[in-house]
Amino acid sequence: MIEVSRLSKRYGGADAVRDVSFACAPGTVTGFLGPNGAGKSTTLRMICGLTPPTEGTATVHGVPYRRIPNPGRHVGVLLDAAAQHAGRTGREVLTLTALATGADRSRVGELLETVGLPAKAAGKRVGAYSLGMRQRLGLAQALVGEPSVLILDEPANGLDPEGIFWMRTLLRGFADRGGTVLLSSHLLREVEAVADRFVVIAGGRIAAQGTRDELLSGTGVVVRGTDPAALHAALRGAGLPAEPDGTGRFLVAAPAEAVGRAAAAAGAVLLELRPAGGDGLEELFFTLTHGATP
Ligand SMILES: Nc1ncnc2c1ncn2[C@@H]1O[C@H](COP(=O)(O)OP(=O)(O)OP(=O)(O)O)[C@@H](O)[C@H]1O
Repeated sequence: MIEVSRLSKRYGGADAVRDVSFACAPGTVTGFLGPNGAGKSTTLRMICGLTPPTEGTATVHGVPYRRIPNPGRHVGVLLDAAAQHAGRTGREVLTLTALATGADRSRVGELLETVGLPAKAAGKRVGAYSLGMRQRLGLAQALVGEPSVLILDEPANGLDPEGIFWMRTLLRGFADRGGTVLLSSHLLREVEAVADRFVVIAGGRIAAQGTRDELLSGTGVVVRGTDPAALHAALRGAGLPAEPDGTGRFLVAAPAEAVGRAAAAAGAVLLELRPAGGDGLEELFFTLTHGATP
C-alpha cells in the first residue's frame, strides 16, 4: 500500500508539486501520468525519501520510506536507470544489490534471464548497455529483494515495443500476485494497457484520478449548435457550466439530458451532443494536461 497525502514541493518560489494525494492498493497497477515537467519524478522521489517534501506525507505500508528497515526487501525502486555504475557488469551490479539488501544471491542468474539479460549481456559492462538494457537491469535490481511494492519512474523509456509488452506482462503478474505497482509515464499508451487506475498530474497538481471508466464518465458532454452564442446563453441561463473548446463546441460538466433540455427550452438547434470522453483516454489525457504549467 502506498499513501500520499497533500504532498507539496517548492523550489525557490515555484511549486514543483502542489497538494498531491492518492493511494495505491495491493493487487493493482497505478499509472502516474503527466507531461514533461509535471511533477512525477519529484513526487516519486518524495515517496522514496530522496527529496524532502515542503508539506505533506507519503508512506509505504503505513511507514515513511526512510523508516522502513531494509527497504529493498519491501519496496523495489527504479528512478533513474542511467545512473548505474558504468564500470561494472550487469551481473556484478545485481549481485551487489542482492548482497546489500540481504536477498538470496542464487536468484541473480534467474532474474537476469527473466528481465531479458541472459549470460552474454549480463557479462558486459553497464557502460556498454543501451538505455533499454539499463532499464531491464534496473528492474532486476528493484525485484531482487522480492518486494511487495514497486515504484518505477518511466520504466518503459528506451524499451522497444517487444520490451514494453514484456514489462507490462511482468508488472501485471506482479500485481496479480498481490503486489502494489506505481509507475510513471508521460505517454498514456505505455501504461493504458496495464494500469487499473490512473493518477493524472499536470503543472504539479492532480488533474484527475480513477479507473478508466471513472475518468471517462466524469468528463461531461461536448455540444455544438447552429448558433454558438445562443447556445452558450441557453446553457448559462440553465446554470450549466459551459467551456468553449475553441472549435465552436462547448464542454459542459452536466448530463446530456440536462444540456438537451436547456437547448430545447431556449430554441437552440443542436448539431452534436456526445460524451466528452468519446474519443477515449488519449483525448481526455490531452485535455486534462494541455496548457498546464507549474
Ligand atoms: N532540484 C530541483 N530544483 C529546482 N527545480 C526542480 C528540481 N527538480 C525538479 N524541479 C522542477 O520541478 C518541476 C517538476 O519536475 P519533475 O522532474 O518532477 O517532472 P516530471 O513530471 O518527472 O517530468 P519528466 O517527464 O520530464 O521527467 C519542473 O518544473 C522541474 O524543473
